[in-house]
Amino acid sequence: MIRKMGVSKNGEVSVTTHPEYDRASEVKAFDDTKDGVKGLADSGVTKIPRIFHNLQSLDESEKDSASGSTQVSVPSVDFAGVGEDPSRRKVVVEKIREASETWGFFQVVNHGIPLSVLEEMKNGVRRFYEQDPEVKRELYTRDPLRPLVYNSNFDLYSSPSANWRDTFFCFMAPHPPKPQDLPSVCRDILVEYTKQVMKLGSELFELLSEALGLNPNHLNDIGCNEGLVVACHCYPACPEPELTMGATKHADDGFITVLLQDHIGGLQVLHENRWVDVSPVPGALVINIGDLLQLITNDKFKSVEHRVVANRVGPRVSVASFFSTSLQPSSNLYGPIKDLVSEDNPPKYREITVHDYVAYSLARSLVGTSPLPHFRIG
Ligand SMILES: O=C(O)CCC(=O)C(=O)O
Ligand SMILES: [Fe+2]
Repeated sequence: MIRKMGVSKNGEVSVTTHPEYDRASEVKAFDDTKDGVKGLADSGVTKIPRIFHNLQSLDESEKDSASGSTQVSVPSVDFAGVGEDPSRRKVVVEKIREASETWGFFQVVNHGIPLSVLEEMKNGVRRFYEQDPEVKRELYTRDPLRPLVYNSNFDLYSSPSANWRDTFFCFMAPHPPKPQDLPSVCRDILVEYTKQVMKLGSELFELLSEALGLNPNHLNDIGCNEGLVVACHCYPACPEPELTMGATKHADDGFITVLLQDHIGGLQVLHENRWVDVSPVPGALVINIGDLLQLITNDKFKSVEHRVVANRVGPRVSVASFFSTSLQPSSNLYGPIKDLVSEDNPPKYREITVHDYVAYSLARSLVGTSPLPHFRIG
């Protein structure tokens, strides 16, 4: 039996029991369909399979959910004029500093990526998932070394509950894939979007460097903008959204993430122990600080937990661009930046390669808490 204990508002203790089931074989059967969550949703299921039930997230939402009832919202920053007007730039740098220290998240408008590119990128993701199941099955894989990896739940076999989401991802930099390795329905836009996100990334790292009081080129010079993994998510409509999650709470392990989301919503960030909606803003991109940037800033900037709730409406699509060389071989060592530490603020972390950090982070995804403390000194 799997037991879950809950305490109701009037203090009564209740225990819900779930009959034992052979989870491993249900997981395997789902994976073997190679049709993902989208396949389940398209088949018209009215109840979600047990492998998606997430009792922990139910507890969490009872405890923390404040979305809707709270006035606070993720800071928004307007990049208009940031390259030309020094006084505008100062204002923007200050906003980014404040947001990176307190929220770990901010939304950017007037970031320079044309709206048409954002729209076409979302359409390209929709076209990918709308392809015939037979076409997609050919691309479905658990081999992380393929140039294009498409599957449902990268951690399907290790996580306690599956998320209501499918993903395809690709390592776009520093070694771009051959065009023929990208899906034909979104090949051109993936290449164009990557080009634009890489340019925006370099600008963000300049602004973040300035926000840290460093030379504007510092973060780019140490290679923060070198690697890019682009993950394209699909969150199909869910018939029982209260029983599962689109994405369970996590923090991103790279330097920063640039997220493009559609109009549906569902992303939430943990702020002062409450879940706050990251509401879709037309034309905006969501930027968040990852673990590695927290590490090299010696905890000045925060890598903050976030999640995506499941929704009756869908499919929702999003594109997460992670600035990280991820599991690609790397020899650069990253530790707290020398200029940011002092006698009063000694380094809190030891040095590590991106590869080793990401490998450790993936290996412990089961635990569900940040891998950062493992690299702390003392
Ligand atoms: O789809 C989203 O809104 C968020 C995705 C995300 O957090 C991630 O890919 O790490
Ligand atoms: Fe994330």
